[in-house]
Amino acid sequence: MSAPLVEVEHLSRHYPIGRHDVHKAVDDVSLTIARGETFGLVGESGSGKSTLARLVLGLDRPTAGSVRVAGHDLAELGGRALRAQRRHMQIVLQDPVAALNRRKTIGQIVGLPLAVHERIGRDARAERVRELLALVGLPAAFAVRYPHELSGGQCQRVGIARAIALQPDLIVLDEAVSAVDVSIQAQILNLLRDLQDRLGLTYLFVSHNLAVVRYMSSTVAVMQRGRIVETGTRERLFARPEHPYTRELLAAVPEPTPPDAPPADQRPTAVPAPERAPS
Ligand SMILES: Nc1ncnc2c1ncn2[C@@H]1O[C@H](COP(=O)(O)OP(=O)(O)OP(=O)(O)O)[C@@H](O)[C@H]1O
Repeated sequence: MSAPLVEVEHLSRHYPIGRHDVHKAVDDVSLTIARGETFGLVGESGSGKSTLARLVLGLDRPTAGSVRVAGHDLAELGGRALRAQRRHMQIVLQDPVAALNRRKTIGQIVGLPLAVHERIGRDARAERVRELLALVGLPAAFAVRYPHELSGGQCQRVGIARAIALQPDLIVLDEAVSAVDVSIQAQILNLLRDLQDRLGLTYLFVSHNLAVVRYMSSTVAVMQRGRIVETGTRERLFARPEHPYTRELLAAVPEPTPPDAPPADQRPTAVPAPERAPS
């Protein structure tokens, strides 16, 4: 078995409160994420999911513990090496419209990581942008449009195209479909799974929504007040939750699976090419 892509050991991020107290946003968390898997991180609002995700991406420094990505301890990487490592780790955020610069065209937004990190000419970049838009199911003509001309779901596709532009190893999806219209959430989730199969991506899938975590993840960790209280395979965790908090979360969800989600063993291998621009 190959080495895990992400290894988190005894990771903590404590914030001082006044002079004598601390808020333990992340507290002694350990986990490993295998290459090519989707690791789901679930928990109620404020449980520390986003803080943990930022630590994994090296966007925040831990108070204690370590994060290794592809064998590199992020704390030991200097400025340039950390920036080089970061291109292999991308994030897709919750609000797809706010995440895009409204003054830039879609082509400029998707092409920006290429312009910054890769020395390729303008024509080659435009071609690559067209390929990336096609990969996320958007027509090439969208390259000259602006974010406000697109729907929320289309903007999220643009965010995903930008995230895959540099062929990253790891993508953190932080509530990536939570702000998208419920009717098109499944389309975006299926697109993400299709891209994972095609590009060999590893996902850290952060959500408060148990149904989408169940649909997406091979391994699931449950977070409560900064700690991971239970980790397991998706099948085990949903069939036989061990921790009282996991049981409480499951009991609070009347319908754990989206109605149009196929069973785990019938994962769609590809998202059908849309005949018109998808929403
Ligand atoms: N910079 C900060 N200073 C102080 N406290 C913080 C800071 N960032 C986060 N916190 C606190 O840490 C806790 C965890 O926040 P975090 O955003 O990681 O939770 P979350 O599970 O992602 O929640 P949500 O789903 O609402 O975003 C919260 O109580 C939050 O108020």
